[in-house]
Amino acid sequence: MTGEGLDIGVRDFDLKREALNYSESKLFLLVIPVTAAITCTPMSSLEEPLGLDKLPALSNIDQVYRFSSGACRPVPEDMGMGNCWIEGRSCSSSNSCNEDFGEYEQEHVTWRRHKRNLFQRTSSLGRGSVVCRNMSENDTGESKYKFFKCVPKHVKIVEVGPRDGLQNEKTVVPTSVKIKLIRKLVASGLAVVEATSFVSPKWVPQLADAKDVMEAIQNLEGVRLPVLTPNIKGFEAAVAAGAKEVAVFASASESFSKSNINCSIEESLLRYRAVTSAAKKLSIPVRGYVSCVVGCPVEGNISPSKVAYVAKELHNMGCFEISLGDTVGVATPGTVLPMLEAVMAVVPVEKLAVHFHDTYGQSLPNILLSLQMGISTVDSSVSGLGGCPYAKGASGNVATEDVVYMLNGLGVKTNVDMGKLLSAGEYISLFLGRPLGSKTAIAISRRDSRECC
Ligand SMILES: CC(C)(COP(=O)([O-])OP(=O)([O-])OC[C@H]1O[C@@H](n2cnc3c(N)ncnc32)[C@H](O)[C@@H]1OP(=O)([O-])[O-])[C@@H](O)C(=O)NCCC(=O)NCCSC(=O)C[C@@](C)(O)CC(=O)[O-]
Repeated sequence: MTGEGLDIGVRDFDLKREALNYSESKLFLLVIPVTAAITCTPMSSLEEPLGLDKLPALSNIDQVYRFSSGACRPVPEDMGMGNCWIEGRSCSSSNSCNEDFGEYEQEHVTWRRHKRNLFQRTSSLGRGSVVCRNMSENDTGESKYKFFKCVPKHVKIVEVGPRDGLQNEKTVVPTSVKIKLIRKLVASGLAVVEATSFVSPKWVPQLADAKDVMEAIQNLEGVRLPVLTPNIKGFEAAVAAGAKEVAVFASASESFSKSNINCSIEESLLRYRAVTSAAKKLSIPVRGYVSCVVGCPVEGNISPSKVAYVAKELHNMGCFEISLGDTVGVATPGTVLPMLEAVMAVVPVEKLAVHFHDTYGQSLPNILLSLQMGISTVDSSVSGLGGCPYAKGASGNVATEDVVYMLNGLGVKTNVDMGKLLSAGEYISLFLGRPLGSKTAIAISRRDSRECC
């Protein structure tokens, strides 16, 4: 049982009081009846997704797929991933694949020779041949999960809800609510919580209280609280307010760069060189974002080489991590793959993070693919809050609760307490007058209300 489940009375009261203040300031509020459901269940049971240990035996899965007409065909040049598993990358460059995978020897074979054995073949990145893993008939129980062996054992989640989420709200969320949300997220065990942005308040009035937010969370320990800085002015203001880590944000789309930060890609890189060099003098780590890594609301498809170029520039100027943002949420595994390949050719995979918006519901498969390619840092937003005010059509980020649920199911460590995370999501959703924004929270609250009442 987590502490959050026990203090619901106080939590509920605080929330209602804040909601009242909020509505008094002429902002609408719609109370949703989810709290009771979450209160009456021991939180420990919330962290039990169907995990690898509970999957059906390999032989059963194989049988199921024998009836699937679409299962694992050879992949022509232009087909993307189809239904086949992606192999294609040597694990040697991955921070997550440094174990001894001697038994993974692969051999190239023609497709027809093993037509019906799904688990012995993988796509070779759409180049027309198929790469098969050389698995024997007598593989042990452990070996049937070889697909997941390139998935990192530990994934760092960068929670972006307080920044990416709240920057996109139509109304300005009060500073006290932002601070409480950040505290709740930190209490859930998230190691990195992007707190706010030191951008122009004319451009993003929702985060005009960045200084107050930063000052109020100074005492939080054991967590990194980066903030966005679009230029040296923002950087200096962030440092003065106590920020110990910052992020700069460039774009792979010229049009989006112009609409988001009012300058070209090259001009933005020039600004960010000034930020990274000032940060270096103060030993402040700088994260770099690349937006529109697959598509742009104005330009449409973005070529992987453009993304690779911007990522490399950010890396070269000293960004310790590059987060690749699918700003409008149009990516699928088929488009993420070539983009990641291009970027991984110029930036070490351990320096990369992925940042998906969930417009088409593709975030989780995109994340799974990214993990398999060796990426071990994932951005997400509590309750799926988010979107960029300058990216028309973008929806919220992938919900942190859903990412944690998937990672738990894969046996990947996150150190996040699901109960406390759900409580943070419930808190902000209730405040904003929204239904819960993660599938996981909805499923759990429905299940619990069935069990409780
Ligand atoms: C970049 C600027 C500032 C250029 O804005 P500008 O208007 O071109 O700037 P300027 O240099 O001409 O200055 C205009 C005014 O802004 C002030 N100013 C200038 N800089 C700052 C600052 N840092 N903080 C506070 N004030 C600032 C400056 O002092 C001046 O004030 P005035 O003299 O008129 O009173 C503006 O376009 C801006 O703030 N854009 C931010 C847009 C934004 O925050 N977008 C959302 C974040 S990106 C995102 O969400 C994507 C991401 C990261 O999540 C990943 C993904 O999903 O892809």
